[in-house]
Amino acid sequence: MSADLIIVEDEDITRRLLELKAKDFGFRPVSFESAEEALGFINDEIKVILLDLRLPGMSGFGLLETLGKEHPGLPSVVLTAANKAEDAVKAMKLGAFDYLTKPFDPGELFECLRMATRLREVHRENDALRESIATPVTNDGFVAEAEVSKAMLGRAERVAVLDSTILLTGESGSGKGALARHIHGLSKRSEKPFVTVSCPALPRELLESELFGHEKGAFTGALKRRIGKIESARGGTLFLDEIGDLPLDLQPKLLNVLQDRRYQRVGSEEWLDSDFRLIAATNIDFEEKIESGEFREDLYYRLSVIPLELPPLRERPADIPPLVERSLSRISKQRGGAALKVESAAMKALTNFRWPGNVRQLENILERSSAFCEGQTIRLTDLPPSFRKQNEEKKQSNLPKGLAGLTLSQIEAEAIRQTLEACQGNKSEAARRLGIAEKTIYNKMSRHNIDIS
Ligand SMILES: Nc1ncnc2c1ncn2[C@@H]1O[C@H](COP(=O)(O)OP(=O)(O)OP(=O)(O)O)[C@@H](O)[C@H]1O
Repeated sequence: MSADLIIVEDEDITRRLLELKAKDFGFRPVSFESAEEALGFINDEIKVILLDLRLPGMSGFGLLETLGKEHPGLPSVVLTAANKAEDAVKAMKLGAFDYLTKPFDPGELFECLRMATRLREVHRENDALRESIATPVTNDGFVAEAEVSKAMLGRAERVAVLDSTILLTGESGSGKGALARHIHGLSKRSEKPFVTVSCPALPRELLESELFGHEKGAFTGALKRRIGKIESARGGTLFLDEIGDLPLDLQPKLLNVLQDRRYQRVGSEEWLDSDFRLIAATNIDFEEKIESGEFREDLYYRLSVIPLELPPLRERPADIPPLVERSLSRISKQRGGAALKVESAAMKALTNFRWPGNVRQLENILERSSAFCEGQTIRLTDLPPSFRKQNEEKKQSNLPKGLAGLTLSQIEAEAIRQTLEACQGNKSEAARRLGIAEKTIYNKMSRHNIDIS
């Protein structure tokens, strides 16, 4: 069984006595004569260090200093022969949990070590909580008014209580993150952390250590051990956003954790157990990535145990009024002002809009418009000009009669513009939907002077 207490004491008899007593009090001790040896032994199982101040080589003070820098969450208790006030003050300043003097009372000493151990657990819980605060869990209602949203939410709520992996798909800003938090909030893991990792946000090496953690010295710049998000998510939910961007060589590592529930920190041989529910999200088409060899098919099947698709906002206009209401009430709360409203013409325009950026875009527009509107009511004229223009264009293009009088070239240009918008500027996807070659869309864009940047 691995040790959980390190004793650093150069006096043979005291060291052996401490070891015996530690076992009596339920600890699993390992002891060393020097600070250097103890430092070399520290691993994740160690919960507390008991040290003498007078040691050969590095002193107890040196050890405390190094622990503070390299293992900040690991508590230490000083046990020394000299009862000197200035030593006690110095040790505490260097981060010692307590300072006791010899001869020691075993009951008092080991109670103190137990309290220090509890401190380490609190540190870890704090780290995990900090992670979950960085991505707050909002259980104040996931809006689903449209029939298609209600059906999707119904499925999500049914599977929330199971522990299965969920794959959320949908355009950017359509609410994958919000839904993941909602599912977490309804799961049996809701009291534990909800931890998000955005796969494209970090370069490969950093992403690996972000997920799995690393040992000190695992790579240049790894100055101390770092706990990964898998560990921070212990007991809770890990939300992997934009999973399609997970680098190919990290995919087997993730697959391993999902299969065996075990993983290794970067630079460590030790296997650690994991305990998290995975929710992954993507706005790309996996088929293409699998076909091109950029995404492993076996990992895809592991991820999509329960697939849930979020429809784009333009396909569920009934969601728009309640989403507007929810956003405005958040904004007025943040600003500490009176309630904000939207006049009916503006609400109609918002409901008719195509929303290429989905709910995120809706929230941004409301934030901006409410900052400039007069009084507490957002009017049509408060919405951005580009938004109003597109809204009119949409109205026109929706009317079959509106096409009369347009040249074929204008209709073609409009079709390309709208398709590009629907595909968020992705030209190969737009070409696919229009049924033309990718090269052709570039030619046509240049001919019609279409600039979507
Ligand atoms: N159904 C909903 N109810 C309430 N709020 C929502 C809903 N859908 C989205 N939102 C809000 O819209 C914003 C964007 O949503 P979110 O970040 O979840 O989108 P996403 O699909 O994860 O985007 P991306 O793919 O870019 O990561 C967030 O502020 C989120 O809270």
